[in-house]
Formats: sequence, structure tokens, C-alpha cells
Amino acid sequence: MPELPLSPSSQPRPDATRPHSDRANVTGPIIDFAPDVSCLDVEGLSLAYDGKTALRDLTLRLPRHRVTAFIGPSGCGKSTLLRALNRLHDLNEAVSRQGSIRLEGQEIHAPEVAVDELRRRVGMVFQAPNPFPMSIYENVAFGLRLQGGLTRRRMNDIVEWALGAAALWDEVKDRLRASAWSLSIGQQQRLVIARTLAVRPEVLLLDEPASALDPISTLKIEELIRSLKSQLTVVLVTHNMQQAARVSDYTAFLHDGELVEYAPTASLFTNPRLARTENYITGRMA
Ligand SMILES: Nc1ncnc2c1ncn2[C@@H]1O[C@H](COP(=O)(O)OP(=O)(O)OP(=O)(O)O)[C@@H](O)[C@H]1O
Repeated sequence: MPELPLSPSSQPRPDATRPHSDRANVTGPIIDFAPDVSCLDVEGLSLAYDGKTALRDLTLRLPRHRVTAFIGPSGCGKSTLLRALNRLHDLNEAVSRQGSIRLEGQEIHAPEVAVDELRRRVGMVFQAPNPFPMSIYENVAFGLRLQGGLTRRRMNDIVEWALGAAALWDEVKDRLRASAWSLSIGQQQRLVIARTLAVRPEVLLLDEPASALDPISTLKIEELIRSLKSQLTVVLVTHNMQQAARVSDYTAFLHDGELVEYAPTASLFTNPRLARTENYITGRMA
């Protein structure tokens, strides 16, 4: 699929080079670009657990077929925001929410939206790989079987495609019937990504997908993230700022449940416009 052109406003602005002292009085949020085509639109999103605020009036647009990273200190609300994007909070009665989230223009909380279908369109991969206790093949075929209606040949094709897209096919093609648990942790995480890709999501949410992995597996996941954006929109939560800088096109910095700064990644890391962002990315804020 062809790459979308970046809008002129997505380039770093000249005044982003102003000295740090000028930034000190600005509290934000600063949103330093406007996506030409957004996939997910979050508007006025607030969320609380048992009345305790975790997200405060967040508004941001996530561009289609790009990688957007959420960064910020522990407890700032990154995972809470990510989970809101495919309604993972629905079953938590302690959660209250205000505001809207639109996927390709459609409100995801609208009564006519089927949550299962939403979660097919917006797939999620967690920090610890969670393959099902079945074979490598059956893990990837799992969602396809639930959907039904596929011939054996078509299912085989999709399983091969998904394992290939997750950069795992060459390593497992000769042992598809082996238990998923016989794979290394890094391979298990790529298997879980293949399982998610098999049902053809439009968005892939990744919650610290490489934090439990060794450096080589991490590199593979990062290469995979970069390759996937030609086919879908990726949203990545990471504590690893080098990783955000390596793989993402845009970065949103959250602090204390608020969106502080949201900009093209290169611009945010080289010329943060707010002191709070600079303090975090330079390690002066835990
Ligand atoms: N299930 C929950 N029940 C109650 N409070 C929660 C729950 N999940 C998160 N919180 C609280 O919401 C706030 C935001 O948490 P969240 O996990 O979204 O932050 P985070 O930025 O992803 O943190 P980390 O980087 O440590 O994973 C924190 O104060 C956290 O304690």
C-alpha cells in the first residue's frame, strides 16, 4: 500500500528552536501537527477508576498508516489511553468515561457498534506474550475459525501470510503443529502479533511489546513495527525513548493523565517545545 504524504504542518516549526527559557511558562498541550488523514480521533476523553482521574480531557488525532508512540512517566495514563481505544475498559465497573473516540469517523461507543468486531478492527498485543495452549498453526487460525466460512486452503494461505507479516514464517514453517509454548519468548510475541494480524485489523495497539524481550528479539519487533505501517495504523506504548525515536513517526508525551505535547517524533525529541517534555526526555523527570 502506498505511503501517505506528510502534511506541510507536520514538519518541525521554525519557532521550535526557541531557547529553553522561553518554553518554561507554557503549560500545553502543544499539538505540533495536523494529520491529513486520521484513523482514530480522540476528543475530550476523560477517564477515572473509582472516581480517581487517570485521563484528563485528552484530544488527539492518530494518523492512518503511521506509527504513533505514547511516552511518559509510570502512571501517567499511557496504557489506560491505549486500552480505551478498543474499549478494553468496558468490563471494569470501576471505570467512568467522558468524551468520544472515533474510528474512521464512527463513534466506537455508539450502541450499534459490536465490541467483538471493534476488537477485530483494533487489535491489541500486550507486554507479556500470551499464546494459547495449542499449536503454532492453531494460534494463528484461532480468530479465523471464529469468523468461519474459510476453506482449508484459504486458511492455510492466511496463516502463512500472517506468520510472514510477523517475520516468523521462516522460523516455524517446518513445525506448525508444534506447541506455541515451544517457541522462545521473542518468537511467542511475534506469534501473538501474527494471531492479531490474521483477522486483518486496521489498527494495532502495542503495549510495551518488547519490554520482556532480549535485544535481538526487540530489534525484530521494531523492524516488524516499521514494516507493518504500510498496511495498518500502529499505536505503541513504550518506556524506551530510543525505541520511540527509532520506530515512531509521531510521539505523544503524557504526564499526570494529560496530553502535554504531541509532535512528529524527530521534532519532539530534538526540539521539545515545553520544559516538561524536555525534562522527561532528558531524564530529569522520573
Ligand atoms: N485497573 C485499574 N484500577 C485502578 N486504577 C488503575 C487501574 N489501571 C491503572 N490505574 C491507575 O491509573 C493511572 C494510570 O495508569 P496507567 O497504567 O494507564 O499508566 P501508565 O502510564 O501506562 O503506567 P506504566 O508506564 O507504569 O505502565 C495510575 O494512577 C494507575 O494506578
